[in-house]
Amino acid sequence: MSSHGEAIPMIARRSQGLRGEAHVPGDKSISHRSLILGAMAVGETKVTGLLEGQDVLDTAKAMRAFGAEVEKRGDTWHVQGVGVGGFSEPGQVIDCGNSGTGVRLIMGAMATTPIAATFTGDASLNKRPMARVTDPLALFGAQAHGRSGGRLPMTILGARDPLPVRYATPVPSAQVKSAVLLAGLNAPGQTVVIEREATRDHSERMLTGFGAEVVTEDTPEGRVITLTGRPELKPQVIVVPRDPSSAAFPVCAALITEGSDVLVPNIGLNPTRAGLFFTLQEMGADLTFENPREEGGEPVADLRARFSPDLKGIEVPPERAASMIDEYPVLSVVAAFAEGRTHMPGVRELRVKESDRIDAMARGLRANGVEVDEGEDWWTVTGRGHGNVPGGAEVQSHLDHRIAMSFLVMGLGTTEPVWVDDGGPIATSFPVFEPLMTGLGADIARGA
Ligand SMILES: O=C(O)C1=C[C@@H](OP(=O)(O)O)[C@@H](O)[C@H](O)C1
Ligand SMILES: C=C(OP(=O)(O)O)C(=O)O
Repeated sequence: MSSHGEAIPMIARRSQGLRGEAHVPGDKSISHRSLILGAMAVGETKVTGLLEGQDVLDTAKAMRAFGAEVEKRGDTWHVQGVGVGGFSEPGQVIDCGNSGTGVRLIMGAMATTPIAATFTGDASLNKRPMARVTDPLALFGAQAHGRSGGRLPMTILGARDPLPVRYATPVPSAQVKSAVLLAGLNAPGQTVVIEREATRDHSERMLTGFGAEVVTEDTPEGRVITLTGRPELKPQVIVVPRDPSSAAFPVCAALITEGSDVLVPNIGLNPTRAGLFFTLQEMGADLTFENPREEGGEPVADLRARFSPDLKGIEVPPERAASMIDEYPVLSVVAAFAEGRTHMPGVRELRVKESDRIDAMARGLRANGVEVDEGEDWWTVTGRGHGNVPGGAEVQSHLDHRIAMSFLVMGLGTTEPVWVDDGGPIATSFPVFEPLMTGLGADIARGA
């Protein structure tokens, strides 16, 4: 079942010659942050290119519940912010749907204001760990009361007299880092986050853009980020770049589909997000970055991906994991079409996403004739080479958009079709996936 209705069974059949331009939607991480920081600024922030996926729409709804005005007029989203510390207590439960980013960042943003808020989500989100966020929020003085194991539904009581915090994140997570920085906004003095491995840095960049003082230093203990609390955030005009994590699907589809040549324009290539594309190039993908430039403080280029019949399995460096964490499911599909083994170590975090992504992909790949070995924090896909991947099985998407889209990409290159039990979750991050892919020539359809 989808989070918001009946299951949508889908099928992908072997396709040839994907061609054209793929205009993927706005970046999900930057979209959430535009709404949250806009709600914490004084005055009106204007956002174009916002991702209108369900995850982000749920964050927009949550910001309204905390007192900000959020509305779309024409192509522009207008956010009338209430200032740092200005959130009011919501009169309803905050339902973040399927979104880990939404719930964790909003918990951080409200945790240093003396209000209470109760958070919930769908069956996937309510299984995901929240202690990773509520532990550091407790150091500010916030209290969390949730289900056992630190699960949603959960009520957060914001700190009345917040203290600034110095916190080393125990897991590589931009959501944890961002929750601490957002909480630090309404604490006096300096809040410091230390991360051993650098994760996506959109919060740091955007906080600076909104006028907060954020200093990042790379030290032997890791990346140290220092935020000075109690700034007045200035409203911004934001043009959201297109999402590299969504671009991954048409790019990977082109690589494994004979005769393809696809251009994916205007993709954000922040180095903390672009790991997949370098990995694909190392595998021998015909993938080029055209017209590289900078837009809104983020590096951007047009990606051109062409059918690549001679892909090779590789060792993916574990230190690259954070910069491509959401792309491992679709990378494992490309690995199935490569010659040799692709080993992916250092990816324990994949087990606590919308689904256990190693388990979900391993089951579906095996059912479709591909050998997969796995341990707690690694997995290996033994590629069969182009033209030799059987397919022919139905897979479960487990309320996980990236699992659904990855297997629909797989079916474009397999001998037999691949069926997905529920494509409904795709709408959380990539609502136009189906028309965009069919517009390129992919044989993807609804129905069992
Ligand atoms: O901060 C963000 O916007 C995100 C961080 C990542 O999660 P983690 O912080 O849990 O790694 C990523 O998987 C998610 O899609 C978006
Ligand atoms: C992990 C993801 O999202 P979130 O954590 O926001 O649910 C994702 O989009 O792949």
